[in-house]
Amino acid sequence: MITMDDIIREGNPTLREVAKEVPMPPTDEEKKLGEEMLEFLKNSQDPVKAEELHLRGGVGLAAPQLNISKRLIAVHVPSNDPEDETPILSTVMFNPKILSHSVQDACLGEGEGCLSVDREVPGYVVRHARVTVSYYDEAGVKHKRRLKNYEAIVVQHEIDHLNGVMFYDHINEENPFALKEGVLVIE
Ligand SMILES: O=C(O)C[C@@H](Cc1ccccc1)[C@H](O)SCc1ccccc1
Ligand code: NI
Repeated sequence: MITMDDIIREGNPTLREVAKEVPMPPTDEEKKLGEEMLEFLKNSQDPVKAEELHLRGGVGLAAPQLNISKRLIAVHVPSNDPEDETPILSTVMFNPKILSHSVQDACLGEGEGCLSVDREVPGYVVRHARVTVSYYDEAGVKHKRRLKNYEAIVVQHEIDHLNGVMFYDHINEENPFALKEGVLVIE
């Protein structure tokens, strides 16, 4: 089972590498890794398990954060409605790729954090407001999916990890809260 001890922190060179494509179909070991990454996210969002296992809440995780330089991410984005058990997006993505994106940009009003960054880095992380991504599932079947709002931000954050990009690389150094006109602020 994955815990915080398995997650590498900024300064580890793996976080700055471009991760390698996973040959399709994934091996049993790669499939198991994906399942464990998704389980980590679900555990991290369960108050009892998160406390018991000392987990930071996470909605996404990329294999390089486990010191595994492979193009594999897991995302588990719960519904905004606390009554609704069905997550907005819960899946493992092998070789995810942004096929196209909106002209409009977006950012989270609260900024971003990262399980591999043990510090606050204030500022707007400007990303694409909407993206169309392709990815392979654990059976090696190719999918194409349009994403918007928070889930689009999460997937872009995770794909950045596959390319050695950290969220604060996107923050304007001169004015961390500078925003161009038309950028959608997601609260
Ligand atoms: O480090 C990671 O990749 C996991 C991040 C992903 C993420 C951060 C900010 C914005 C979008 C995605 C963690 O989920 S950060 C902790 C967190 C937990 C719940 C909600 C938002 C952020
Ligand atoms: Ni991160």
